[in-house]
Order: sequence, then structure tokens, then C-alpha cells
Amino acid sequence: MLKVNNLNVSYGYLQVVWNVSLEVGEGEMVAILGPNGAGKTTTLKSITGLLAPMDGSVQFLGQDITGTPTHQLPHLGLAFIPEERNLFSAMSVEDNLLMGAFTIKDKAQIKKNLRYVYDLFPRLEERDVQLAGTMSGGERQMLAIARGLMSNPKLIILDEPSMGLSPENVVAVFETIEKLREEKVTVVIVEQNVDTTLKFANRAYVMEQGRVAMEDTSENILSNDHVRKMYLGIGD
Ligand SMILES: Nc1ncnc2c1ncn2[C@@H]1O[C@H](COP(=O)(O)OP(=O)(O)OP(=O)(O)O)[C@@H](O)[C@H]1O
Repeated sequence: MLKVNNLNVSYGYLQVVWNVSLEVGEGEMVAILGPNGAGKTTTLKSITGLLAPMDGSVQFLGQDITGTPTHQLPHLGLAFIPEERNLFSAMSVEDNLLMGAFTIKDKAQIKKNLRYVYDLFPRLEERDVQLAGTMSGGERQMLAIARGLMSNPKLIILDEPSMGLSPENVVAVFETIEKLREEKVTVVIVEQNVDTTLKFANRAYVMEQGRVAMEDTSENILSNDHVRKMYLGIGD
């Protein structure tokens, strides 16, 4: 579904991503892990048109989308939920959700999608008129993900959804991610909570100093102490 070939990305003269290649199949959840500054966010930004790679290409559903502006991606079926979340704080939960359906013209379809996300996340329906800015961190992340779902995406890309949240909110975010798993939504996720992420992801790419250091199934990574210690800073 998503194929990233040999991406090289720099900020000015400083190259921070080197020959990164990734592949994501339909229905998979794939994690991109690695220490701070490894180039994970930069990789996502160049996949989603926020940064232009020096070279390399990105294919989505067989189409070359390298350099396609971010705002066009939902039309193609790709929803990007950036770290900053970009909710409209002064608008209600429901209005934020409806904004997520901007690619859809058919009102009946929008209504159907709203029903779908409310069934998936009843908390949002309970708070449909609440201003997004007054929701808890975990609820805001749930809302950002639900808003992404409103465009019927074929792929959701999540950048550090649990970033800056309290432990209870982190749990709430992973409950949201579990729902995406149950719904078999194809997901690419960058996360710092490595152990929890690997419980949900099928596979992971581990980045180090701008390169893909290794790629394996979550199961193998979780059971490999050397990899856990060496690349992920966890383990005994
Ligand atoms: N706008 C920028 N200008 C210059 N350098 C940048 C910029 N953004 C990121 N970098 C540098 O690029 C490198 C990769 O950063 P990036 O944010 O992609 O890493 P990351 O793996 O997502 O890290 P983190 O987990 O801390 O978010 C880092 O050395 C960072 O300092």
C-alpha cells in the first residue's frame, strides 16, 4: 500500500535522513521506532509532503505521491495526524469531526462516517458539543484520530500520539490505537512508548542516526534483548 524508496532528506546543508526505505501492506500496523533525533518525524514529514526529499520516492496505492502537498493527501485516502494535532480548539467536538470529512461531498456519507466514529468512540458522542480545547489530552488525541477517520482513509499516519500526555492519557491513546487495530485500519505510527506500541504493531523499523538500522516483526524485536538494549534503550 505504501512504498518508500531510498529517501534522503536534509535541512539546509544538514542531511538527517539517509536512504530510508519502508513498505507497509494493507491492514498492517507498522511502527517507526528509534531514539530522539533519529529522523522519525522527518521521515514522516517527507512522506506526507511537509518536507521535500532531496531524492527518493513515495508510492501510495501504486501512485507516485512524492512531494504531493499535504492537503491533497486526504483526497487520495491518506490521513496524517501530526504531533501538534491541529484541532480547532474553539470549535465543538462534532464540528471538528465534520471538518475531517471535507473531502466528502455526499451528506449521507458524512452522516454515516460520523455514526461510525461515534460508535467507535462513544466518549466523543457524549461530548459532541464540548469545545475541543477543553478536552483532556487523551480525548484530544482520540478526537484527532477520529477526525482523520472521517475522510475514509485507507492509511493513517500517526506521529507520536502519546507525546506530552499524562500516564492515564497515554493509556487512553493506546485504547484508541487498539480500536484502529480491531478495525484493521492500515497504520504507520511513530512512538516513544516502544513496548506498548510493539504490542499492537505487526512490524517495526528501527531508525538510528537517520538510517534504518533494522526491521523485524514486533514479536522478534520484543524477544530480542540485544536489539531492545542497543537500539531502543529498554530491557534488562
Ligand atoms: N527544522 C529543522 N531544522 C534543522 N534541523 C532539524 C529540524 N527539524 C529536525 N532537525 C534535526 O533533524 C534530526 C532528526 O530529527 P527528527 O525530529 O526527525 O527526529 P525524531 O527521530 O523524530 O526525534 P524525536 O523522537 O525526538 O521527535 C535531529 O538531529 C533534529 O535536530
